[in-house]
Amino acid sequence: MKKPKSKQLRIQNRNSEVQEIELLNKWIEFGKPESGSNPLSFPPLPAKSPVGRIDENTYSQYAGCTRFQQLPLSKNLKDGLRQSGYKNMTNIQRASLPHALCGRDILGAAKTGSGKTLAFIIPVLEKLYKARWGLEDGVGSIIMSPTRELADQLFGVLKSVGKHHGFSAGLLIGGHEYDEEKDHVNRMNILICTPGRLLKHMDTTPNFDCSQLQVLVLDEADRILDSGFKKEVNAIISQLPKHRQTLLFSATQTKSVKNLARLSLKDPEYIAVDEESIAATPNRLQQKVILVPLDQKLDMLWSFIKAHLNSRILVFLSSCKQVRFVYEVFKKLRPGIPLKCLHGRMKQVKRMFILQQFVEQKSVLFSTDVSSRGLDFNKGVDWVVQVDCPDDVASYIHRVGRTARYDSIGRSVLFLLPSEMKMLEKLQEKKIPVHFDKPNTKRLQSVSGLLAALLAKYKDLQPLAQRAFKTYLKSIYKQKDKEIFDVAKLPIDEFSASLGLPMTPQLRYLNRKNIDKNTPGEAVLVPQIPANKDLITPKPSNNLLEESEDEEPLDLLHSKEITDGDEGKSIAADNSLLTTRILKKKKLKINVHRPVGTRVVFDEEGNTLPPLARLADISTINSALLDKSKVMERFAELREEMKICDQEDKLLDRKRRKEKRIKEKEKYKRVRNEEEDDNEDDDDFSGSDKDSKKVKRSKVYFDSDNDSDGEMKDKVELKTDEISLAEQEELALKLLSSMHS
Ligand SMILES: Nc1ncnc2c1ncn2[C@@H]1O[C@H](COP(=O)(O)OP(=O)(O)OP(=O)(O)O)[C@@H](O)[C@H]1O
Repeated sequence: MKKPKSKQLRIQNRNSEVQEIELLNKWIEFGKPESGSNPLSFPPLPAKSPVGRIDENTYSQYAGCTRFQQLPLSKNLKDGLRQSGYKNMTNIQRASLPHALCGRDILGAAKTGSGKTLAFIIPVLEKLYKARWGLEDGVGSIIMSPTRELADQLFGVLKSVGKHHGFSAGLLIGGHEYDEEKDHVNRMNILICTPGRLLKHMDTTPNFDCSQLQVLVLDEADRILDSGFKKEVNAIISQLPKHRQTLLFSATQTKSVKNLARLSLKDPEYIAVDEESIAATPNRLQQKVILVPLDQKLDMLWSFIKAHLNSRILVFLSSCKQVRFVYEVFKKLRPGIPLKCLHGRMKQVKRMFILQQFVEQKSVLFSTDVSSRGLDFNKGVDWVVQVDCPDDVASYIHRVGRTARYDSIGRSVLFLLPSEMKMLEKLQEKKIPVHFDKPNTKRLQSVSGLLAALLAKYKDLQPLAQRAFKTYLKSIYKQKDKEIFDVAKLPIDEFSASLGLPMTPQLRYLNRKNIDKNTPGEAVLVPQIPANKDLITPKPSNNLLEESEDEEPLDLLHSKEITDGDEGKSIAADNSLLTTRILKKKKLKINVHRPVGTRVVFDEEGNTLPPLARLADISTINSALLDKSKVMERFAELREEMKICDQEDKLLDRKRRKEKRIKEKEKYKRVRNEEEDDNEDDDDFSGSDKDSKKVKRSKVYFDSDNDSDGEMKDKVELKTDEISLAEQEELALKLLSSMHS
């Protein structure tokens, strides 16, 4: 807002603000929707009907309206919304704004990408505007987000739609200069923050005061209220005034949100616009689930990326270490599309930079759940690929929600291990329309051999692989939902080999004998896939990814779909096809480290070699091939060899042609001699004709080295004419001299 130039102008401005606020308050009071009502069910306001005050005591209805301009909002905000390109409201905005503008607490749930951000930013701005909040009033609103990136995004939206208001706003997130924030934080009206950083200011910044807080917002409320932030959030809430408006939003509401509502919300409006909806995820989102054995996950991911080089792909993995490892090795293998990675251990500036790059450029972003919530990549994500199974259904919904936002389309694919098939049932129970698919294995490229070669060549990759291996198994081991996550069912040696590790790292917490003892009568599923499987060739078809004739060969994921009706049956059938077997305790005791179905290799002295020793040998060979300078050297050598061969070939060719020419000359000579012999025998032949014939023959003779028959012929004929002319001239001279004498 521009600074008033004079005292008079300031007074004018203040008066018009006061009048506007008075009008807004009366308008809001007049059209207040019933508590508990759903404004979406109200008849929409006709497009051309008057907006605002109609006569002395009558105002237009706003509950049920469909456009922002029909809401009782300040002119500054309406301008901000219009200039930011927002005209029509989304369902969550239509349903929640009429209640929120009346000052009610809201517990809102709507699908991902449905516009929840404006549903809380608008009431925040309007509440402070109507309270005539100024710089000297301090913190009027706190908006909390579980991640720094989301906080930064919310800050962007606030700046955009609130640019005509005169509020000061601050972004308090980890990774920013704390001391700088400390100096300004007391002068901020609206704070957008992560819980940890806010608490730090509450605890350590002198005079930091939130006692006048008007509105508290928790975006991704279920996440902020779950155990991860419990301590911080409890401490923060205990320092906030009870008399305030509270807005909680998320795509997934959990009981913990409702608990908080019981504790500190005042008659909250429960707004769940998609409760009646058939699906809990956006309608324009195509979702697939494919069954991928643990040791084929990276093969599948690599093949997927290679098949979608012109897409923006967001790949979710379970830990920072997984992300780092996959990013580093795939980068070395150069898939032909830019790769990026994002995880919580990175510096904040870099995190922001990477997100910005991902928005600008079609690329693959390997990420942990740090980017699973709230982020809105404005150019759209084409694919969300969940390589590691999400913790629960809510986490699945948020991850896939990074695509198909607002009115755009999107696609997602979830890799499930045979032991994680329960997740599919849970998704279906929660009204998530997933299609269980068989991937097209025609284009499945195995990369584990290449990874082994890379690990042998780049020594720093090996610890990365080991850490990725350990953290993945640990994450499975620590998961609460044991119906889905069971580390005992994982083919650990094959998994280790698939990461390119020559030996399976030891895990203290994972005593495989105990696993076997603790699960009497239960099957320990170990796919019969040799640890030292072929380096590049796809897996033999005796696995569960067997493909059918009518599969689309081009797209790895466009294989035959299984319809809803026969889904259950087909999954069961696939499970029965699973190349697994029950390991007997006895066998495990003999050699727990050797997967069934692998070859035992002996050295020259007859000692058994570890199962992956052969792979290590192959990797050394491959590592040489992968050395760029060696490859270039070899190319130069080959080029030299080819040059020499080429010269030899040319010489040989020249020699052959010379021999051929000589042979031809001899042949013509022979023919001419024969003809001359014939002519001498012929008595009827005239002298001139004889000469001419001789010349013509000579022409033929020389022609073997000459290109033009005609040329030579002309020359010869000219010679004949010259002789007769000389004779004639001689005769003429003789005649003249005789006349003179
Ligand atoms: N009324 C609107 N008109 C046009 N676009 C809108 C409107 N409301 C929101 N959007 C756009 O929709 C996209 C998603 O909005 P937003 O990020 O608020 O969704 P969300 O519901 O908070 O998603 P999530 O649950 O993932 O956090 C954004 O790009 C936003 O600009």
